[in-house]
Amino acid sequence: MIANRKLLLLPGDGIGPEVMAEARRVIDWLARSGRARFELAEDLVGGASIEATGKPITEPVIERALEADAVLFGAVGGPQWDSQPFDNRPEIAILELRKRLGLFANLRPAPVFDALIDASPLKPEIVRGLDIMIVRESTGGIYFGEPRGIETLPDGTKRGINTEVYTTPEIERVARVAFELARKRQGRLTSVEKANVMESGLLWRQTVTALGAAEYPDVQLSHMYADNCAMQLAKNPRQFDVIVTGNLFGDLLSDLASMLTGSLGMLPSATLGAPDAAGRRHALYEPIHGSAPDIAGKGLANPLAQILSLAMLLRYSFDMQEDAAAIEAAVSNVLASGMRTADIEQKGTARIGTRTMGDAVLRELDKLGG
Ligand SMILES: NC(=O)C1=CN([C@@H]2O[C@H](COP(=O)(O)OP(=O)(O)OC[C@H]3O[C@@H](n4cnc5c(N)ncnc54)[C@H](O)[C@@H]3O)[C@@H](O)[C@H]2O)C=CC1
Ligand SMILES: CC(C)CC(=O)C(=O)O
Ligand SMILES: [Mg+2]
Repeated sequence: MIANRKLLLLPGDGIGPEVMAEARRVIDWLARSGRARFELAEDLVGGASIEATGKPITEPVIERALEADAVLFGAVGGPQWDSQPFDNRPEIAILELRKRLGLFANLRPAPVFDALIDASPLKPEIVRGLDIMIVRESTGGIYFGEPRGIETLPDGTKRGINTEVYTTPEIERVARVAFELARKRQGRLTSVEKANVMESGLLWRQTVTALGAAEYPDVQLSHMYADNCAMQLAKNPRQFDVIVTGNLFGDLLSDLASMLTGSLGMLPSATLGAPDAAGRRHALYEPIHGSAPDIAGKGLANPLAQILSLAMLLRYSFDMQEDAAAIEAAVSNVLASGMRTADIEQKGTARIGTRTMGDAVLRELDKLGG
């Protein structure tokens, strides 16, 4: 049994604490059933941290994240903080964590659960068995590039500036993660950018092509412009196995891919750094959705993306494959039994809230061997 590993929980804002509470119950189940006993700590990030400290994330919290064996993150942001100075918005917390922990590879799997085939807007024969993995670069690109800012020109006109920058090492390291994943899956990798109109995209394409030829000739590599990829995901998602792309396009394409699975409330993610000499690497796990202010405080949020993020944490940070599989199986069984939060509801199925969905997952886990 895994013991004494440090796990930092950062629930954040809006539905973040609501869905984290359900993941926390699964963590308690892991301890109760003798599978893993974590040294747990919880801290404030995002708007919650702004209220308490004036900052979206403080240095001690970053230190704790650096010391942790893994971080489970909820979501940050909300309209009450939209008028914050830009560099003090809640969203800075997640960008800062990714940057400071060196979490450059954001793995966003989009598997379709059989029971949710009807929740997808696409035809059943298109989504059945679908399992796409999007690898999104997450410490570079336009979210981090310089120069940035809003400046006022001499004539009073204002100019908003963001810059997309990628270097070859940044592209190579994330592409390597994607090639390795493709090798273990169906052996196909689609690299996505806008090489037709962006130099950073052209360099991305050249770098991925060279890496593929030199080190991964066994992986079938193709390239696609990001606008076409959005369309192809909606039209014919079965053509994709692993997609590797930059920060902005990965953000957009993964929200789009979530709808193939039925809901944004279903998709987990793992954001990984490079292993050090001892094989230890920083890692953060979070649902791909945000703080959902429109449903926050109502007990309606789907907690499954957060619970599946915990499963990814067990899989990638602690090599607890069986326990991760048990959580995924519990989720699958709950969905098969017809339990539905509002976001994945289909006609004639029961609509339940966050806590009831958490209860159902725990019941299934107990059945699977608590
Ligand atoms: N990693 C993070 O912390 C992220 C934070 N955000 C922030 O979250 C705030 C809200 O952003 P939005 O654009 O509204 O995106 P969002 O992802 O929070 O919500 C988009 C839509 O999906 C629904 N939704 C999201 N998660 C759900 C769940 N678990 N169950 C059921 N329905 C769910 C929401 O109700 C909403 O209608 C903003 O401040 C934004 O910056 C957005 C994305 C990621
Ligand atoms: C900084 C986040 C709010 C960006 C985002 O939407 C994401 O990482 O999915
Ligand atoms: Mg996003």
